[in-house]
Amino acid sequence: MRLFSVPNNINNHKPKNMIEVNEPLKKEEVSLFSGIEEMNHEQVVFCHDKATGLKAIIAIHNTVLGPAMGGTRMWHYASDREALTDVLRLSRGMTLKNAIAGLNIGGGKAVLIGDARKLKNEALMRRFGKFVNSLGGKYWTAEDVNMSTKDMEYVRMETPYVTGLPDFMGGSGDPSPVTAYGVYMGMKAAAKKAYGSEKLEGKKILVQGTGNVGTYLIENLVKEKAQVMISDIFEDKIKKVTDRFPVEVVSADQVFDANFDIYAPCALGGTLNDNSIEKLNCDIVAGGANNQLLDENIHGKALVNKGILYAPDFLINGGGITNVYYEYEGNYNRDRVMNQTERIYDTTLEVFELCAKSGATPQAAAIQIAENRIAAIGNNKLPL
Ligand SMILES: NC(=O)c1ccc[n+]([C@@H]2O[C@H](COP(=O)([O-])OP(=O)(O)OC[C@H]3O[C@@H](n4cnc5c(N)ncnc54)[C@H](O)[C@@H]3O)[C@@H](O)[C@H]2O)c1
Repeated sequence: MRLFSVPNNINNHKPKNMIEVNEPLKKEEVSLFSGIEEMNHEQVVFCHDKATGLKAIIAIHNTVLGPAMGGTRMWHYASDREALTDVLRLSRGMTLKNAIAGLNIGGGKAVLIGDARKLKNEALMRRFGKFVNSLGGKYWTAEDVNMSTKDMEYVRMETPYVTGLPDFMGGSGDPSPVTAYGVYMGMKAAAKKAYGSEKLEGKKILVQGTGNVGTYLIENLVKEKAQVMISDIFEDKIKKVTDRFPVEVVSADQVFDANFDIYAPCALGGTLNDNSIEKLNCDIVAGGANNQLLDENIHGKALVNKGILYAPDFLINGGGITNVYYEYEGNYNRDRVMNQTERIYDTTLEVFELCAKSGATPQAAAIQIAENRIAAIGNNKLPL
């Protein structure tokens, strides 16, 4: 699938007078639906509240397996269009992630537009919670970038359709340690395939993004005596890690000039693109970030051509959604969650096996497994 790309001229459209209302739609207007049609979304909701400054988009991609579930991200997007593209790509990723993880939920995601450090507060999160509530359980939320369990507490004040709540509220807590554990398992599987051993001791591993997932991943890697390199755009985030772990710091704009064995993207998506892949000099890519491949076909193949083994993001970062899924089901059990997350190791090896047999890229092979499950379960529904 070619992923929806953002037109540069989206702001050029000038309002016209009434006589032109019945004219065919202008290119810019048609393109509003192009990503939705291309990725086959069910529903996209734009949310606005002047008092709190809330601007949010909730995207429900697919509910064949169950209600759409996926976290909320807050980011200072360069444009509303960029936010739309992000939420469309992220929600489709959730459909694939939830399907390959064997969960009975569909895919959705929400983005809040704005600088979390300046705009995020109780009123904004509660207003967002009201919008989630208005969907009547078709979309369930949780944490993603720039969200904490405290934020989910605020959302819970307005709606029951939220997970990733703190322990004291009967929730499963922050999902990111479980996400990081799954990424660690996927990375070990990739090491097994690339080096013949799952051991990461002595491997140079660059973790890009030292937020929640990145930091827990670093903890696992340091424990195994890997040589960890880190990068982030915020000094305070870097300091939190250097205060705790023996790591080498690489500046954010030097990541692809550095030398390492394994690249672990744990920030935002799209870091695997024409420019970065040309420079990238490593054996494995395995990280927690969603939508690492800017274009899943072109860049999935480009990695294969460079001899770099890619562990598909939506497969190996499924630990966190598994964690909140059991909270949603109402029978949360940490051991069960960790056991299920550990199985990411086996599934990742299965994906590599499939690639060896079919010649597909890891991304394409993982998508095939996820889509086969959705099709099989979708066809299995009994008529009323
Ligand atoms: N939290 C989860 O359980 C979970 C689950 C699945 C996937 N993910 C994905 O993992 C990634 C990280 O999520 P998180 O919860 O750790 O978010 P977070 O907000 O805690 O951390 C993200 C970090 O990335 C840094 N960053 C942003 N742009 C950067 C850049 N260009 N270079 C270096 N660092 C940069 C930020 O400063 C921040 O420290 C996201 O893509 C998210 O969608 C998270």
